[in-house]
This record gives sequence, structure tokens and C-alpha cells, in this order.
Amino acid sequence: MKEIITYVAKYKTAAGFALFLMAFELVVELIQPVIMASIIDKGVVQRDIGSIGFWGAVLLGISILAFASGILNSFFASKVSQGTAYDLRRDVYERIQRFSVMQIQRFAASSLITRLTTDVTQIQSLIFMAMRIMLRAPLFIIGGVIMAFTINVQLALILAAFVPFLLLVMLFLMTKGVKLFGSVQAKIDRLNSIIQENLLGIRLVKAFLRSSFETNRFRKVNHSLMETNQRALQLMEAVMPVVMLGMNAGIIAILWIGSNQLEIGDAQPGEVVAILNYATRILGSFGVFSFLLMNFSRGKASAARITEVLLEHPEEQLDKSDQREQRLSGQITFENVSFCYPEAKQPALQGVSFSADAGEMVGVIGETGSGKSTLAQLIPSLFPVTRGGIFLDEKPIESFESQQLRRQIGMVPQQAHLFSGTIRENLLWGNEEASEKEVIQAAEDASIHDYIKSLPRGYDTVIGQRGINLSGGQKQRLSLARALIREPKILILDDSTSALDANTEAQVLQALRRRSCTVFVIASKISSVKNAEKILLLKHGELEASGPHRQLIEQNAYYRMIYQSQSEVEVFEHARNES
Ligand SMILES: Nc1ncnc2c1ncn2[C@@H]1O[C@H](COP(=O)(O)OP(=O)(O)OP(=O)(O)O)[C@@H](O)[C@H]1O
Repeated sequence: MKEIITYVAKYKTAAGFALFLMAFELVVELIQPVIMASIIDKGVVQRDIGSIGFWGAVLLGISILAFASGILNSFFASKVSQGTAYDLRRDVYERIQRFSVMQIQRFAASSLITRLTTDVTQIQSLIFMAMRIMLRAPLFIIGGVIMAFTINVQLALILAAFVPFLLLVMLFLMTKGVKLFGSVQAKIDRLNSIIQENLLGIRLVKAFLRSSFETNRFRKVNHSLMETNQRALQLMEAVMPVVMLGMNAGIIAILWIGSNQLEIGDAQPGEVVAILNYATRILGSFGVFSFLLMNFSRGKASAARITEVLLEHPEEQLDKSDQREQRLSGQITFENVSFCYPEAKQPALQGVSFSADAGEMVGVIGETGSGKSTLAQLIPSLFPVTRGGIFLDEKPIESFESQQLRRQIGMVPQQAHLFSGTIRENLLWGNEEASEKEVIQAAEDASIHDYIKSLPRGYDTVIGQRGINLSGGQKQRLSLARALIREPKILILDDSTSALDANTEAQVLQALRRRSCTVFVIASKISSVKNAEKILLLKHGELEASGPHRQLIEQNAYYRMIYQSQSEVEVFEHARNES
């Protein structure tokens, strides 16, 4: 909560105005019963019409002023709450951009989405209420008791006896509520992650006829969310009946003692009416207070979740373009590299050593789960190595700023991910300063230029949700062109030619050879990497063998076996296509 308060402090002028106006409304509320008492005692009881008119006008005047300040208060309260929510969203988002892949994995993407949306909205409404009514309710309860003492000490003592007891009940329930609302938010995280998974894999869900299964999975989490929410709300709702009971008992006591005082002439009727007025208004304030506490409990849980992100030290820097770059040649060495994912039991890579010269093409093959993608992700330092070292131009990878490094490394991931917008925008995402000539050259090298030209709007064709849909191979090639626009010194193709036919794949790889960059081609088929200068064969995270195709065929039985089995499949498929 402390961090959130520092955000609110930025709007201290608006917050000051809002609190001042709220205090004015509070004062009006507090003196209204006193004026009512004057109308009754000086006007009604003594039949003084002038006095009724005067005090009536005063009451009306301050009520109108209170109404106007209420409107102004809302204006300032929303300025503070909206501004704070905007700043929080901006800062949390910026911080997430600087998180390492490991940090994002630890928080979970769905949880970060909930924190950025639901949690920030919760804080926003809490701040609005705090500026608008939150302080008014407890202050009225305290102020009401104090004012009652100025009118009639004996009757005020009854109020003073009930109020602290009820306040304690509320605070007790509130501490329980904070915990429950914390778990409500965690369940919203889970719900979001299920929705996200489902919508991202909707084609798979439909193809596998898993809609009912998915609906069931969702229903379970949704039900559990409802139950926790209900438990939290029931706890909060239990507050009101307890408070009503307590306060109504107090009102009866005031009526009883008040009527006795009236009988013996110890009190004026207006005094008793005023104290009753305070008692009913305090009861109303308790109602508002319990509602506020519910929001406070929620807001506090959300504040803790947002603060957790704000206090997490980002492991990376935001992209800066004005840095002096250490240019890479493309030479890279792995020295006894081991890597273990956080919380994984087995290392994904173990003792891997190899070296690639600048401009070489390096094939990486191995069965599924052998560590190929992991190896690829270590090169742009998406994860730090657990043991051993990676060297670029003989300098340890840690000596490079991660941005400098990544600016010179192109990565084409397994799953081609494009953004909504035009083809040109998607390509320039790789390098905003690229010229039209460079854009076209990259598209030509990725064998996608002719296709783009065949579209009616060419490079200005909109893709994504509001535009055309692309095939897997077209996406892969656009994704490759986007990486080439960066003019990388090291290019990593993580199984990203898998959707291309053999001819196009060969054409693309040939074009890459003309560029002066070291290319890592991760593939499942040996035929994709046969012409590479060096092939790394991974097995269970270890480097089984490395060398050119011919050497591996001659010297490694495991490689030979994979090659033969893949050749047989190819011959079989070829024969089937012929027939
Ligand atoms: N983010 C992750 N967190 C934890 N473990 C992971 C993560 N990514 C991969 N692994 C594990 O690391 C090992 C190597 O995975 P990797 O993705 O590198 O294999 P791969 O050879 O690229 O497989 P494929 O050919 O199927 O893509 C696997 O056992 C996998 O379960």
C-alpha cells in the first residue's frame, strides 16, 4: 500500500481539494442535526415562525453548498483515481518489458494481465471512494459521537458505548476479508490463464473436439472462483446485521433514557431528536463503512499484487538506441555449457562445447526435447547459463549489454508470431529505420516478396484480426524477413523452415548464405542442414557429435541411424506421391 500511496501523492493538489470538499460535506452533515434541534426547540416548541424560517434557510443554504461540493469532489476524486491508475498501468507495463524471460515465467503471463487490468481497476475504484466517501464514513462516526456530547452528555454516552465495540467487529472482519480477496484475485489469474490457453489454441480445441472438456475445465475454475468470492462477500455481508443489531439496541436505549429525561425536564425535545438523528446517521455510516471495507480489502489485496511487480527488480534494460555498439563478427563459442530451467529437475543442456566461425551455417538437430530450442535461446542471452560460458569474438557473453547483443542477433522462433497491422509494419518491427530497398531485399531473401507483390495492396496489406490470414509457411517467411531486416550478425532459425517445401527451404537457405552472418538452423530433418559447415547433434541435452554431414555419416552411428530412417520415409513418400 505504501508504494501506491506514493503514486497518489503525485496528485496531491487534486487530492487536497477532494479531501477539503469532503471535509466540508462532513461538517455540513455533522451540523445538520444541531440546526434541526434549533428548529424544533426554538421554532416549533416556542412557536417562533421567524426562527423556523431563519434556521430553515441556513439548513437549505448549507445543504446546497454541500451538494455543489459533492459534485466538485467527484471531479477531483476521479482526476486522482484515473491519474493514479494510468501511472500504475504505465509503470507496471514498462517494468514487465524489462523483466527477463525467467521473471515473466515466474509471474505467469496470465497473472501479469490480471494485475495490469483487474487489480489496477480495483485500486482505481478504491482511490475514488477514498477521496469521495471513505474518510467521511469513519469521520462521521467519530464526529457524530463528539457532536452528540456537545448536545446531551448522558445520551451521547450511550452512543460512545456502542460505537467502539462495532468498530472492532468491523476491523476483525476486514483483516479476514483481505486474505480471502487475495485468493479471489489468484483465482481470477487461473481463470484468465484458462481463457488465454483456450482462445490461443481454439483451432486445436475444435479439431480435437475438446470443447466440452475445455468448458468443464473452465466451469471448475469458475465455480471455485464463485465459491471464494461468495465466502469473502458473506463475511463482509455479516457485518451489516451485526452493526444494525448493535445500533438499533443503542437507538432503543436513547429513546428510553431520552423520554425519561423529557418527562423530568432534563432535556429538550430537539436534543433527543438530534441525538437520534446522529444515531441513525452513524448507523448509515456503518453501512457505507462496511461496503468500503469490502472494497478496501479487495483493493489492499490488489495493491499487494501490484506492489510485488513494482518491487521486482527488472533484470534487463529498456531498449535504448543511442548506445555505442560493440559490433559482432558472428564468431561464437560454447564452452562446457549447462543450463537448467528454474524449478526443473533435469538440466536441459549439459556440458555442450562447440565453436562456429563468422559467416558459417550451423545445423542443430536432435530428437524432440533434446535441447535444441534451449541452446538457441542462450545465444541472445534470454536465459543465463547455469554452468560453463558462451563467448562472442572471444569475449564472455555477460560482457555485452543484452540490448547490444540482441540488436545483432536475429531470432525466428518456432511459432511465427505476427502483429496486427500491415505487412510493412510487421517487417519494420524488426528495424524501424530500414529503407524500402532493405525491406524488399529481406522479403526476397525470405522468398516472400513475390507473394506480397501478388496481393492487391502489396506491402500495405493488413494482416491479423482485421486483415488477411496467412498460411503457416507464409508466416514463417515473413517472420524470417523481419529478422533479416535487422541485418543480424547471428541468425537463429528455430525450426522455422519446417512449413516450407524442400525447394523453397533450399532457396531461402541459399539466400542466407549471401548475407554475412552466422546462421543456426534448428531442424528436425537432416536434409535441411545437410549443406551446413557444421552440424550439432544433440541427445538428451548433451552434444552427441558435431561436424559436417559427411563426417557424421562416417563416424556416428546414431546420426547414421537418424539419416537412414529419414531417408526411408522420404523415399516412401516420394514413391507414394509418384503412384
Ligand atoms: N520454459 C521451460 N521451462 C522448463 N522446462 C523447459 C522449458 N522449455 C523447455 N523445457 C524442457 O527442456 C528440455 C529441452 O527442451 P527444448 O525445447 O530445448 O527441446 P527441443 O529439442 O527444442 O524440442 P523440440 O524439437 O520438440 O522443439 C525439455 O525436456 C523441456 O521439457
